[in-house]
Amino acid sequence: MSGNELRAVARRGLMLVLSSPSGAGKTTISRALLERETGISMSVSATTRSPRPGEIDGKDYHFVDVDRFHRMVEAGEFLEHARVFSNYYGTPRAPVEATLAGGKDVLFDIDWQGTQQLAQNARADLVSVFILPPSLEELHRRLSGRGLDSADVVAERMAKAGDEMSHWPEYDYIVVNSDLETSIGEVRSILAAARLKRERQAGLPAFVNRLRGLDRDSGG
Ligand SMILES: Nc1ncnc2c1ncn2[C@@H]1O[C@H](COP(=O)(O)OP(=O)(O)OP(=O)(O)O)[C@@H](O)[C@H]1O
Ligand SMILES: Nc1nc2c(ncn2[C@@H]2O[C@H](COP(=O)(O)O)[C@@H](O)[C@H]2O)c(=O)[nH]1
Repeated sequence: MSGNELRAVARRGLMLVLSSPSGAGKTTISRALLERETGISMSVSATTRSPRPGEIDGKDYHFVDVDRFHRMVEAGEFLEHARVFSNYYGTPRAPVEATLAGGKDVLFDIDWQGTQQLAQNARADLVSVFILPPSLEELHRRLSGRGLDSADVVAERMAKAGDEMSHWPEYDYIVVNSDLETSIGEVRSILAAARLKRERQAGLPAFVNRLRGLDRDSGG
C-alpha cells in the first residue's frame, strides 16, 4: 500500500471553516480552494435569505422559507444554525457526516455562531480560519463593488463588521486578505498541514507497525 493509499483509506475527514465579516472574501477564497484542491467539498447551507442574482438553488444555498427552516431545526436536520443579518442559515447534517465518514474534507462558509456550535460538538474535526479585510475602507469597497446588495444591505453589513471581527481570537488561524493569491495560498497551506496532523491519520499505528516489521499479517 502506498503512502497516498494509506491516507485515502485511513484518514477521517476534517471540517475547514472560513468566517469573516461579510465581504472580506470567504466565498472567493472558497471557490479557488475547491478548484485547486481535491478531496474537499463545500457544505451547502440552507437559508431563508432571497437568492442574489446568479445564485443557484442547491449549489450556492438551499433556499427555503422560514416555516421549512423551522421544521428542519425541529427535525434535528442541522449540524448548526444561526440567525445572521435578519435571515436564518443552517448547515444540513447528513451530507457533512457522510463526507467526513468517507475520509473526505468539508469546507464551510459560516459565521462565528455556527463555528462555536461546531467547536462544541466536534472540536477534534474542526480547523477554523478567520479572514480579516486589510482595512474598513477596502471592506466597504468590496461590499459595494460586488454589486449584489442594495446600499441598505451594505450599510447593515458594515455596521455589523466590528462585532463579527471581535470573534477573531476564537479561531485557529487568521488570514488578512489583502492579496487574493497570497490568501488562497495561505488557506491551502493551513489545509495541507491540518491533513497531516498525527491525530487525523487513523491508519498510522498499523502503518508504522508494518514499517517496523511488527505486524506482517495486517495487509499492505
Ligand atoms: N483579496 C481581494 N482583493 C480584492 N477584491 C477581493 C479580494 N477578495 C475578495 N474580493 C472581492 O470582494 C468581494 C466580496 O468577496 P466575497 O463575496 O468572497 O466575500 P464574502 O466574505 O464571501 O462575503 P459574504 O459573507 O457576504 O458572502 C467580491 O467582489 C470579491 O471579488
Ligand atoms: N452559522 C451559519 N452562518 C452561515 C451559514 N451559511 C452562511 N452563513 C454566514 O452568513 C453570512 C451571510 O452570508 P451571505 O451569503 O448572505 O452573504 C456570512 O457570514 C456567512 O458566512 C450557515 O449555514 N450557518
